Amino acid sequence: MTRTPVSPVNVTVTGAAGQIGYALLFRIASGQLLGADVPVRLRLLEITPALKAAEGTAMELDDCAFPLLQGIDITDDANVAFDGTNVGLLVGARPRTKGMERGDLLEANGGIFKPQGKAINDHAADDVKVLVVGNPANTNALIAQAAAPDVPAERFTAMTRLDHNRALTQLAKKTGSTVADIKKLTIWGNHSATQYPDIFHAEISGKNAAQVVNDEKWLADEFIPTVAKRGAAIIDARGASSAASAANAAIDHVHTWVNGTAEGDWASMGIPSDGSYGVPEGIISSFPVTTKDGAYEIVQGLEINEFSRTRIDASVKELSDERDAVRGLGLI
Ligand SMILES: NC(=O)c1ccc[n+]([C@@H]2O[C@H](COP(=O)([O-])OP(=O)(O)OC[C@H]3O[C@@H](n4cnc5c(N)ncnc54)[C@H](O)[C@@H]3O)[C@@H](O)[C@H]2O)c1
Ligand SMILES: O=C(O)C[C@H](O)C(=O)O
Repeated sequence: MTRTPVSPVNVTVTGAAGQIGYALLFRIASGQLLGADVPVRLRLLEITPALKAAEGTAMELDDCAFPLLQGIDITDDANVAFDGTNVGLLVGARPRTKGMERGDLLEANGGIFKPQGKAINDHAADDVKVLVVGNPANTNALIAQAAAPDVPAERFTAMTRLDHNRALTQLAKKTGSTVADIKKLTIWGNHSATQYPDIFHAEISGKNAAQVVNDEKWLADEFIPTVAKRGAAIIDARGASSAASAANAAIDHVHTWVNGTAEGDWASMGIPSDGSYGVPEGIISSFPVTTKDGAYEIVQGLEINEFSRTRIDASVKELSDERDAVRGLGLI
């Protein structure tokens, strides 16, 4: 039997020569992002001085002889990188350096994400899906989305899946369960130290996780800070920010978005708020979502207790402040 050739999916990765890029590209090319039967074409976007390093990574990708990899383009031009893109992974960002104020950081990233949003608007495929990984991820996603008025806003998402995965493991360790036993955990808010990992609706082997834990002090003083400050703890231990786990979370995020959540479970994604759960419309905040046929929906009807409300509101306030700051800078 002859199989009908499937046309390749164009996947653009920005910051391709960076740490996360190195941990991500091989997994995309091997089929872990979209599926073992989906051919991909990679577009690597880098700044001019890093093009040579990106070429080195591309040589290694060639040397893996991945059957699904149908081509690699390397460029420093966002208009070329996003031409016909179906999936955009926006990883490259301006890191915060010594003496830099938050406003400076937002402005520097605006200089990256605004033109990339415009390039997506002008050149990407109609079905484009965008995941922003580069920090501050939620507000960078907002900047890119605002620069792409012709693309449906919901196609711009920010990564909180790493936080979700971190929370799964911390909860599994505390309760002597495995991550596979845990369902319906939620990260709310910003990918920052204000994020709120919520176990009140989570289930461990079908039992309510908060009841299994039954220890609000652990929740407030250990679980939440451990998850929320894990990024800083990794930087402290490794001398560099998380890379393999971040790449893994990016793979999980897009795989879930494209292929659907399992029955009886949900995932956490940073998405433009529709006003659900009192989160102001338009900011890109993390919610519990189910996905099906390439689209996501916010899980509705969850009862939010006082403990959760205070924490969700604090993280959402930070996001509203970031939105106001980038608005003030004329970035959205
Ligand atoms: N959302 C999350 O959960 C999460 C987790 C870990 C890291 N991050 C963030 O991901 C980002 C990347 O991390 P990394 O460890 O790969 O950093 P890195 O410094 O190793 O790599 C970043 C790459 O981006 C490139 N770059 C910079 N500006 C660019 C532009 N305008 N266009 C294209 N490429 C550009 C740089 O040349 C560099 O190669 C950082 O902002 C980091 O804070 C987010
Ligand atoms: O790069 C960082 O600042 C940390 C990163 O966002 C992480 O959560 O590991």
